[in-house]
Amino acid sequence: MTEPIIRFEGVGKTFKRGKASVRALDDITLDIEPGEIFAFIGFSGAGKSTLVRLINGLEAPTDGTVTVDGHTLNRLSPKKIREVRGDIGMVFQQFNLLRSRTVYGNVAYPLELAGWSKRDIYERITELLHFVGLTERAWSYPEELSGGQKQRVGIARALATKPSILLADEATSALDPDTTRDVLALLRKANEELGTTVVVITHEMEVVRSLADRVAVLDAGRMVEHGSVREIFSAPKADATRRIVGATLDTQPDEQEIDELEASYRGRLITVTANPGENLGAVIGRVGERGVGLEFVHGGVTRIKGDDLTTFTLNLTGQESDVQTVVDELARIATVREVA
Ligand SMILES: Nc1ncnc2c1ncn2[C@@H]1O[C@H](COP(=O)(O)OP(=O)(O)OP(=O)(O)O)[C@@H](O)[C@H]1O
Repeated sequence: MTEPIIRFEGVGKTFKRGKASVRALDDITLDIEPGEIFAFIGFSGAGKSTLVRLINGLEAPTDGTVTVDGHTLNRLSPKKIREVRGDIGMVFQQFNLLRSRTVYGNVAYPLELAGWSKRDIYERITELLHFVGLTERAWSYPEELSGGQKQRVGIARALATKPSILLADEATSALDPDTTRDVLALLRKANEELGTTVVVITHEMEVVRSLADRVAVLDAGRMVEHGSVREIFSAPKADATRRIVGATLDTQPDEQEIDELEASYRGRLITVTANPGENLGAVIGRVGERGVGLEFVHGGVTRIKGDDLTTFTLNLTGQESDVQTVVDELARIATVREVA
């Protein structure tokens, strides 16, 4: 077993404002493994920014411990915390580029701070600009770049000192959907080609769907659910997750659609999500032989990191025992949930 690269153990954070206090995070326990792409998702105020500040040591937890790269941050001196922070590249929503510096100058900045020689900086920047596809724009200023190009510069700067962790805080929230796709592809490339662990903080399920391996859902400071992106998409349990997933995917009926389905259909309503690699069609094709009627009443197919996720809501009619036989057959190759 490899050691987790980031570990939260019983982490809580309370902010005090005069006599009032806000519990921004509560009882977070979680391991993030080296080389994975991990997403934190939640609505506004869920505690996402606080979590970022705990990972990069800008805030200390009120309870529990945060360990990064084997170093427990609450026990370190400010100097040592700065060293650990050097192993974390940060990517921001508003890019945070220096307006007075060119693309080259922006990417050079962290290397200058780290004391690299001019020659080494030149070689590293040549590599980085090639990696992010901005070789031609080395001498442009931020104001001459599109939002997507600015974020590419942000990513090149974040990767400059070869950190093992890339922490992307709402990195695509200011970008349009096409540009978002490009930036997500670049984060994936950093993960695949450089082995960088990527931690993304987002309120957009679309980012989670196309980028992450695992996801944790934050709601009012608590981690209400976590697991593989596929698990969370196919069977969201917590209310907050259902709302977030429902806003992105139309393959699962939301509350209003469930009411409409129940009013319109008299059979047994189930939602089935095929297990990876299984073909629902084979079972569904035999349903008629069992004397059971079947209608597709909701659902569709979406893709998660290149894999199909197939979810359909079915209205099954016929003898109760025959319907049960069909449900049992489906349950062998799919997650089956009653619609109720
Ligand atoms: N420095 C602070 N002082 C007092 N309260 C704070 C502080 N920082 C955050 N909070 C509170 O902690 C809670 C979580 O805030 P946080 O910014 O972490 O949420 P978020 O999920 O990042 O939200 P958003 O997406 O809107 O940025 C909120 O209730 C917020 O008001």
